[in-house]
Amino acid sequence: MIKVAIVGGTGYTGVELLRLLAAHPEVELTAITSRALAGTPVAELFPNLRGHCDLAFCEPDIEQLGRCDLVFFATPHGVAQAQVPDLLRRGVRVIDLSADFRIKDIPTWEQWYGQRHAAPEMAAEAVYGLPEVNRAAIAGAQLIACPGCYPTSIQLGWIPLLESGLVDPGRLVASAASGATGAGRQGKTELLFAENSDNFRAYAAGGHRHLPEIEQELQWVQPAGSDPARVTFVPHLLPMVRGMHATLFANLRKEAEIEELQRLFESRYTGEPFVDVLPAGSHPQTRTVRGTNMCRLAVLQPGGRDTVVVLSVIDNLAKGASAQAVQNMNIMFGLNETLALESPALLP
Ligand SMILES: NC(=O)C1=CN([C@@H]2O[C@H](COP(=O)(O)OP(=O)(O)OC[C@H]3O[C@@H](n4cnc5c(N)ncnc54)[C@H](OP(=O)(O)O)[C@@H]3O)[C@@H](O)[C@H]2O)C=CC1
Ligand SMILES: CC(=O)N[C@@H](CCC(=O)OP(=O)(O)O)C(=O)O
Repeated sequence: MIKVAIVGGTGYTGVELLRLLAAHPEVELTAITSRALAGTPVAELFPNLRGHCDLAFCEPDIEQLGRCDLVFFATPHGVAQAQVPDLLRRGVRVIDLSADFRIKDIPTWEQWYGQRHAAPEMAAEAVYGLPEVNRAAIAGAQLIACPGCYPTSIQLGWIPLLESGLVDPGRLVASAASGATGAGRQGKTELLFAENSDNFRAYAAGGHRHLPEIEQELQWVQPAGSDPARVTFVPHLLPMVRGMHATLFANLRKEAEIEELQRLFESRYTGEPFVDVLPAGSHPQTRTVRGTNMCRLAVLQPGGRDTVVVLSVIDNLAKGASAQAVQNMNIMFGLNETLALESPALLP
């Protein structure tokens, strides 16, 4: 059994991790931390876990964490970077759901996250946990930087087009929308039911911190010598709990038929357990991936043969965070990659 701890067990990604790990046949949960609720039974805060988790929240304690095989950080940006070096020295492997180790260029990270980085040397060591690109490196990694939710949905939609060099990388446009759990389990006026329900709006259109992550990772998959991927990204807040929908626009370098583009996507993702390429022209729905690690994609050509639109849906808390973290864990520990992630979405 893999001895696992979660730092930050009271947030939305924390409780989603708990739901998945409590049902994982190879995992023994040993510690779930919360400074505010230390001593409170986990099932008291999250009654869906009654009968599945009999631990109480505890204070983060480096000695206790250091006795685990794996620690997940489901904490705000800036927390993991202060503790990860010590854990790695103790031989503990770490999967960080925050953005602390995603950006390789530290000045860029500090500019977008507005704080000094406490462990810049670790960012170079961390493996970006997108299995569809980095599976082999993930298997041997000590430290995983789990991708953000928008970056996951956007990268999976554009990777086949950028790898093959078919699109103009300098003029990519992403319009994406997230359920309100994407903002975490915290009291913010704009997340109140009365503000967010029956409403739809963009936010951070002047610059969202996921932009440098998206561009960095897209540039990795481009053929050598390409102009770097440049993205216009506008996020939106959806009046729903979970789910993310990205509409991705690109211009083709030369005209192509939709059948050719469809074949490209199908062949790129053949064998990928968590990417489902729908028939060309489909309209993927967020509810078909709710609570699952699946990304469903569709390729369309509404603007003529020199353009392409990709629609990409994920669950922001699942493939966008906690389920993708479990997928990474399965790969790191040599388990079946789909273990504890097989259930289909709940419909209706
Ligand atoms: N929500 C989403 O859809 C996604 C979130 N993420 C990222 O995952 C991380 C967690 O997100 P989310 O679950 O939404 O966050 P929340 O804000 O809902 O929860 C944060 C958790 O971290 C704990 N925590 C806060 N500060 C510290 C600290 N200094 N030391 C130890 N524990 C701390 C809190 O417990 P306590 O204060 O009691 O210790 C709480 O359990 C964030 O970095 C977020 O950006 C990534 C992808 C998607
Ligand atoms: C709806 C909403 O507010 N979403 C969050 C994204 C959450 C997320 O993915 O967090 P990371 O920064 O760890 O990737 C936002 O836009 O800030």
